[in-house]
Amino acid sequence: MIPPLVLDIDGTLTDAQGRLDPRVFEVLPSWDAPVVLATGKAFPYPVSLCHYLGLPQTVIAENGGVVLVDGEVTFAGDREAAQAVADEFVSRGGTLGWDAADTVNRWRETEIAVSLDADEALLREVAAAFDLEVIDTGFAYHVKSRGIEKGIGLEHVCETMDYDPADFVAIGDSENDASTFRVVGQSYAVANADEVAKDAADEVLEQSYMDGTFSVLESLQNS
Ligand SMILES: O=C(O)COP(=O)(O)O
Ligand SMILES: [Mg+2]
Repeated sequence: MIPPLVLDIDGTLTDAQGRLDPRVFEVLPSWDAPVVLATGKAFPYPVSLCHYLGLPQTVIAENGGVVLVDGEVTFAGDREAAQAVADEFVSRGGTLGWDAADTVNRWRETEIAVSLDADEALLREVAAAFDLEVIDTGFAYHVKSRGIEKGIGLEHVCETMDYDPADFVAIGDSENDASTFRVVGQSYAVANADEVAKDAADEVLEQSYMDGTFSVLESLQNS
């Protein structure tokens, strides 16, 4: 039996330059079980990817802040508090980074992303004062409400779809995937994963990025 999948996007379905690896189009459209994309990116990214893969739109975005399953969207997290952190951070001399920080956060509904160039210590200090947390995905700092996680998002997806999270195979690369790894039956960290993800995974792959992911998907298909 082919297992359902919960897949991180950045660092897991991409190459080292952050580009989507074309092998996703080879293997995911014909996957014979549910595929859930679980990302820290804003909501439109995984929705678009599902659309162009020809997959049902079952997504967890913003690190669990936004979940779409069976046509229903749910939101969790205090976007206004995250905005207040961003505003305070800027007023204390921080920069959100990116040429187009407004574009990066334009579609964010529950949290704010800040460039890794930003002053991390200051960002963490300001976030803590608002009782929010900062997670580092290796792609951005995310300022978010506590207790919102991809893994909780997956439990919500599973309730709606009448699946057990333990039936899922997860693949990911960073801190924001550890909660997913904890609720699934089998989890893999790609070789480029951070230490938090590697510690949480059942198995650390020898190969990085989509090379690692593809090796798991191929062996699941052939088993
Ligand atoms: O948005 C990010 O920072 C990382 O996104 P990811 O969860 O798909 O790796
Ligand atoms: Mg990732």
